[in-house]
Amino acid sequence: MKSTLLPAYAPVSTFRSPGDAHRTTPEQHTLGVVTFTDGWARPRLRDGHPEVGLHLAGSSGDGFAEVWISPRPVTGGEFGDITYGHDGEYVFCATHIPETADYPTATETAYSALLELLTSLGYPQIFRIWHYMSDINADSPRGMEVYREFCVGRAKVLERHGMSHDMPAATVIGAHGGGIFLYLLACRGGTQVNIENPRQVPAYHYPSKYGPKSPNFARATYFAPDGPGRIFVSGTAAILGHQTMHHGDVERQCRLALGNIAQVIGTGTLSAYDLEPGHGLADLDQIKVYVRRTEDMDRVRRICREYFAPTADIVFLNADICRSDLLVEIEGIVARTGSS
Ligand SMILES: O=C(O)c1cccc(O)c1
Ligand SMILES: CC(=O)C(=O)O
Repeated sequence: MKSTLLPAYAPVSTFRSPGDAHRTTPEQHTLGVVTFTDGWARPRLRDGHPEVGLHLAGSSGDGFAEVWISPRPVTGGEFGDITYGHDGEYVFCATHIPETADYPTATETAYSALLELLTSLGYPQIFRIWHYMSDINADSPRGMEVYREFCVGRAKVLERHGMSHDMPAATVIGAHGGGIFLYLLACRGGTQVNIENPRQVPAYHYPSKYGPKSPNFARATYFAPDGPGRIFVSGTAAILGHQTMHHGDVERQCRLALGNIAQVIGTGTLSAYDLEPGHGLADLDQIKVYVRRTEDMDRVRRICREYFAPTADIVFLNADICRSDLLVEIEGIVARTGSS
């Protein structure tokens, strides 16, 4: 169903008010919608495209929707617990793992189904993935943190597929209820470079003190269809090497997280991947800033305003972070101009 009339395009998202999430025009179709409000809703098809609801907002007034748009008509579908929308070039998939006492097995099942679906639909290349989970820092009945149990299930599937070191930019962050929600973007093909931060140990080489199975994600993913590319920056925190820095100090953690992003998208790192020119924090858009303690929110907002463009889409969300000593985590997207 690939259209020959439209040139290759890079996937685009916007942040809107939830009430405005489903607005379309003849030129603008919806690939997928993620709402961040005061309740959760399992993925479903709505007006022919997937929608999933995450409980991340504190009150009904301050939610938003992340809307992935396409210039092409979108076909929606369902495969087991997965709801998806695809347009011939990209697919958006969302799935849900209800609260369970066995996250390793449930994660393994969900990841396996996703990989199976992507292969059968013909979009094998994942370039960005997000996970939101309730009780991320709580202990399971086996006495292991929920995040670590999730990592065990994910690692098993990826090992089986030989993909342990090939995963793209990711986010794993807390949600206020509902179990685990996972959504991703994948494509048929295109130039993809997974980028590491020279100041951080690759997550898949983290020592076992952080959990029996290392996380599988890249610090950022450069993705380009046929024209201008995007750099998807993972959820980034105050980690140097593999260690959490500045315990208890939200201001220094925030500045270090920002410094880590600046490092990943800057010329020094990108040139090592032949991806000049580099970028600065003012080039970041569709920014999500996750803050563990509500009392730190204003402080984090003030710091972020020093660095981000005033025109950028940016939201601040109260959420737990995958290590209990991390107070802030930040993700975003750089839209490159020109031919790369
Ligand atoms: O385990 C992950 O994939 C992950 C990725 C980014 C941030 C984070 O807290 C966790
Ligand atoms: C954020 C985080 O947990 C990591 O970079 O490993």
